[in-house]
Amino acid sequence: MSSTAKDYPASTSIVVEDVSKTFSLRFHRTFKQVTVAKLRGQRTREDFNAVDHVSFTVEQGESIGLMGLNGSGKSTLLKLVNGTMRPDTGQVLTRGRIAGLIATGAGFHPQLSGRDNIYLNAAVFGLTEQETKDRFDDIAGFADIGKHLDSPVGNYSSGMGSRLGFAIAINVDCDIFLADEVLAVGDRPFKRKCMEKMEEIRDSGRTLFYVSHAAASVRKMCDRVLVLDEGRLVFDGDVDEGLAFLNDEDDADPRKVRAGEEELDEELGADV
Ligand SMILES: Nc1ncnc2c1ncn2[C@@H]1O[C@H](COP(=O)(O)OP(=O)(O)OP(=O)(O)O)[C@@H](O)[C@H]1O
Repeated sequence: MSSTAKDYPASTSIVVEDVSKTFSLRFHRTFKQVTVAKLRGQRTREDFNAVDHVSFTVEQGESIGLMGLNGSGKSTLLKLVNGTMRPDTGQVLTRGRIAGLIATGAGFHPQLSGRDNIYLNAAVFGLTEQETKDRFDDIAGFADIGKHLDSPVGNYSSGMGSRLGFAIAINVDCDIFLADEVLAVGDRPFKRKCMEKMEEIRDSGRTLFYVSHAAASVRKMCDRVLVLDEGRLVFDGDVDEGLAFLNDEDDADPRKVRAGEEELDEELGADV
């Protein structure tokens, strides 16, 4: 029998219980290709576990760095936590309101201006029109996209979309803040601003879930690291041990470098 929130103390923020999510890898694009492949007895798709029997519990106020190679399942896990995706097996329990930036531009209406999207997006997060009005200057100020605020969001660069999305997310009252590679786009001053804001969020006692490939920012921001490898949770614990685990796992794999200190300059500048 699956548990309910009542089975956990009030200090528990997120419970992920034996969660799996399966996707299909399709080998052919057109109906004709699929038909021909089937007639030849070839496989047309392959299922794989993007998240594979993952379990962990997060206490309110913990700041978690979620790490792993490209495609290891981090974004999928975050989507399962914020409820935009449902697990195929297992369950996810969360306490309180969740905000954050998962996919750049997600939830934006491309034909509406940045200004209108602020109201729309904030409403989705549960803010009243008056609350959004009160916070509008903070949101626009943080996004700092100048006159583009009145252009359709569909014409924004990915950096601009991310600035606006992050600016809205940090102005929503939440108990759990999810940030998926917010630092991957955006220029250096904006990244620094985001880091400072996330530190503020962490220090205010909210639960922070931060996806990053950058060891330095995870070390600065987090008190616990989870590492995913092909959908499986292969490490859950201390930050330094988690970073060492990532580097030791396979030094020969060039992609591992992304999880190391080499990312530091690239992502945040040498002095962070
Ligand atoms: N909607 C989907 N349909 C099919 N496959 C998907 C879908 N979403 C993700 N995947 C696949 O699931 C796997 C995990 O993807 P995910 O985006 O969670 O990885 P990630 O660890 O966040 O990667 P990255 O570091 O590159 O952002 C990948 O192989 C990806 O191609």
